[in-house]
Amino acid sequence: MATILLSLNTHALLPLHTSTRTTKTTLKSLRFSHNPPFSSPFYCKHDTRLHLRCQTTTGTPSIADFASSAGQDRLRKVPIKNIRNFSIIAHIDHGKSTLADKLLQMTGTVQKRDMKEQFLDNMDLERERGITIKLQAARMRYVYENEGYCLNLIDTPGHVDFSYEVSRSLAACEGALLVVDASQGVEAQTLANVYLALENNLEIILVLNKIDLPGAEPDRVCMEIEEVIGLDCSNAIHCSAKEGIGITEILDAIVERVPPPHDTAAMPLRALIFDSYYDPYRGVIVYFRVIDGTIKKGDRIYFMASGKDYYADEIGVLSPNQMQVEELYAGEVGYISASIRSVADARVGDTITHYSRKAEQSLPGYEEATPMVFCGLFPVDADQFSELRDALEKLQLNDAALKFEPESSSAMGFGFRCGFLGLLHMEIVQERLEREYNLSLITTAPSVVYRVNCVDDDIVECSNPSLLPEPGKRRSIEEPFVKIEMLTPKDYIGTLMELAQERRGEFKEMKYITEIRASITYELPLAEMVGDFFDQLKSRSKGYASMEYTFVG
Ligand SMILES: Nc1nc2c(ncn2[C@@H]2O[C@H](COP(=O)(O)OP(=O)(O)OP(=O)(O)O)[C@@H](O)[C@H]2O)c(=O)[nH]1
Repeated sequence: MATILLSLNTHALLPLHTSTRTTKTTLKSLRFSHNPPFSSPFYCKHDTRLHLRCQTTTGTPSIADFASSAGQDRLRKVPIKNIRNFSIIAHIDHGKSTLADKLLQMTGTVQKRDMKEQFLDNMDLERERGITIKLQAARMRYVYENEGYCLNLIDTPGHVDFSYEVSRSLAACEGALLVVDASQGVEAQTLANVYLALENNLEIILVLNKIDLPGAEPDRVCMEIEEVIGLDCSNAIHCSAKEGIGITEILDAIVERVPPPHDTAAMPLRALIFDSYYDPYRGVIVYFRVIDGTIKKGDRIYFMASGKDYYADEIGVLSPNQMQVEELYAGEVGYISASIRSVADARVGDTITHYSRKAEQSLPGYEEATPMVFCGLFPVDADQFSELRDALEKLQLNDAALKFEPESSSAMGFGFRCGFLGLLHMEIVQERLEREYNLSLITTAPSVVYRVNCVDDDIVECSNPSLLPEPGKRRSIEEPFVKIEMLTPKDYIGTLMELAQERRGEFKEMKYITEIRASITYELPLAEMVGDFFDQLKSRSKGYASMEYTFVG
């Protein structure tokens, strides 16, 4: 048995073309597991170079072995100039999760074997719908030109209902990978996410994914991106997340092009919360990025928006399992557990500071969640009313955006009127109630909040028609509007304009983004959107159109 000593530059050794079965990921699912950190008996560290002592019984060690050993070094501190915080933004199904999987595998952060285990365990709902609902984070170790780098991937949900979370997670980064499907091109959410990234001054690295598909047209898609977004595509990376093509180029580009965070460790602590969830045993677990200062285990911390204070029982990094550390510095990303009782105390966008040395100003961008869509939820079996209330209370611990109040109806008995961020949020809550809490529910048609201006100058916000003030007392009623942008092949322009017009839409703008694709903008009442608008858009365009909406008020 021979023992050899190797100096490893991971990036030089990783394969350019690895074919593996792609698991729909688990960056998102991994949060729920708390496996102990990996340990490797054959592994020692020196400076920022990695040295592997490999015991070879059957010949040379495999490339996967090298990658995974490098990944195990990820708890090591690196100087701030070697930290990169980045995010992946993409339209739904363009391959964000598959790419995240590959980055984790290639950097040895998660082994293929572990990925499959996690894959089997978790979050049915996300996998069935193929969407990312909650965002996650993962710390990776990457060795580039003999220096160790710490790459923090902050994953974002792709759907507009969660665009506030997307914007907060982007605020925690310096760069973003913009993943565009090379066979489909720019879609509505690509645009919306790019604008959010540009607002946050992020360095954008363009990744043209799925180049393995026969229908891939990277050159045409590049032209489209240059025309529509105005991004320079000369250094776009061609990639197939599924086949493992272009992954090392992406990792190199992150190191070369994403700027490191500023060194502000000496300032009073300010950390931005970009996600939080409720753990029944440990209370709320908060994911944050330290913007200024440092945070240590045992510190008394203060949440600037909610005004609550707690002791940090445990701090650590996400890699992507939780791994405890003693201290985190400006530029780093991690989690805190502080026996916090409700997610509402530590909401996404809030700023964490020290109780005894408070920062003067909180970080910008905090918003209270305002529900936009409402519906009534009633148990089929009236005896399940209290179970429904318990279930809603439990879900609310984990989801501060969910609002509910008791309601009764002569036809359906006792239930709750619930408020959601949008339609997808509503469907997710309904499904979770039915699956996780075994409830059979009757759901009323979704509605929106109307603002009633009364003759006595009172303003009443009303989501329930039965609470509308009497006609004599009302001066006017206002309803919420959304701006929708539809991207469609030109053959369907007519039918989609008809659809928007039927739904009281007001035409705003139409432009051709390429010769064959156009973008159409309308403003229409949210009440018209909450029905089957999206289904109609898909069926009338044979599935080719995509859309994005923003609230205009
Ligand atoms: N042929 C091919 N298929 C890919 C590639 N990357 C992803 N896919 C497939 O595209 C589909 C969508 O990929 P996902 O990674 O789930 O997409 P996503 O962007 O994460 O979707 P959301 O979670 O909804 O945001 C899956 O069926 C993948 O297997 C690729 O490079 N080539």
